[in-house]
Amino acid sequence: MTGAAIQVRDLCKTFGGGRSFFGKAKHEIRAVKAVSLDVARGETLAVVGESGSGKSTLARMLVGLEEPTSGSMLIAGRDAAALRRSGPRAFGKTIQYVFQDPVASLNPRKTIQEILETPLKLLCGYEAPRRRARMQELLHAVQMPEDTLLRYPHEFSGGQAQRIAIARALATEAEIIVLDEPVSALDVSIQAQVLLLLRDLKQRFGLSYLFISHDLAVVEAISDRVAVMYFGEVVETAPAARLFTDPEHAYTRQLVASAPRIRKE
Ligand SMILES: Nc1ncnc2c1ncn2[C@@H]1O[C@H](COP(=O)(O)OP(=O)(O)OP(=O)(O)O)[C@@H](O)[C@H]1O
Repeated sequence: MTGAAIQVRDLCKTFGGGRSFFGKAKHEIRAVKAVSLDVARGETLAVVGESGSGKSTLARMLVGLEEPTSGSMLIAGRDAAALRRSGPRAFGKTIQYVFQDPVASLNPRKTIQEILETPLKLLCGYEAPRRRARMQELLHAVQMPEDTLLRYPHEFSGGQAQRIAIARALATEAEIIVLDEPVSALDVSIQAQVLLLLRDLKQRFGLSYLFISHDLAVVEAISDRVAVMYFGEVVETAPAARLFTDPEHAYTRQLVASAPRIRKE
């Protein structure tokens, strides 16, 4: 992969607008307003901001779950829409995602083996012996025992389920991972373990992360750079160390000042 992992330019997403069947104007929500940002290869860019600032909409556009209203997105140097059109394999082997609620993101009727096998079969085209070997590698990477494969999602704690969701995201060897609040549903001690795991995986597999969070303590622990979103706009982007000690934008200052666990010297 050459160039940036993710390059977003003037990205906009508007929900609603237009007129209803009866001619009434529909309320328009500009969820993402001309956002531009880059995630360098091997970098963790955190996107922070309060609820409703447009973080998830940005993440959902990147992974193809939401269509942008305008603007451009390059993923591994390729236009995101063109990459999606070239088929689920090309897209799924380039970018993957991990969402907030690990248990809800794993199909309750499927065993972990079935869950992990799906991308290996459909996106990688692996035959059974190779799938089995790869599933073992994946479980090992996320520090889960082998008997995990025979069990169902509800049998795991939130932290364990998130490890499994991370293993699924790694299955296709995509090097770009979008993580939308991946630890917010977990207890603080479990959060720390999952953040350590994510850092370890990034090093081992040369991953790039776009990491969405509203929690500055989490962001400080994981990110190289931070983009701050406020009402759909990126108001400040800075290296993590600088953002926490010397925030520039008034909103960032307010955010840092209101985060109890952050160094503010
Ligand atoms: N499918 C949708 N239809 C209409 N409005 C939407 C839709 N998705 C998001 N929005 C609106 O877009 C705005 C941004 O929402 P978004 O979920 O991206 O913010 P967020 O920063 O991720 O917040 P949260 O952390 O609460 O998820 C909000 O006003 C939200 O209500």
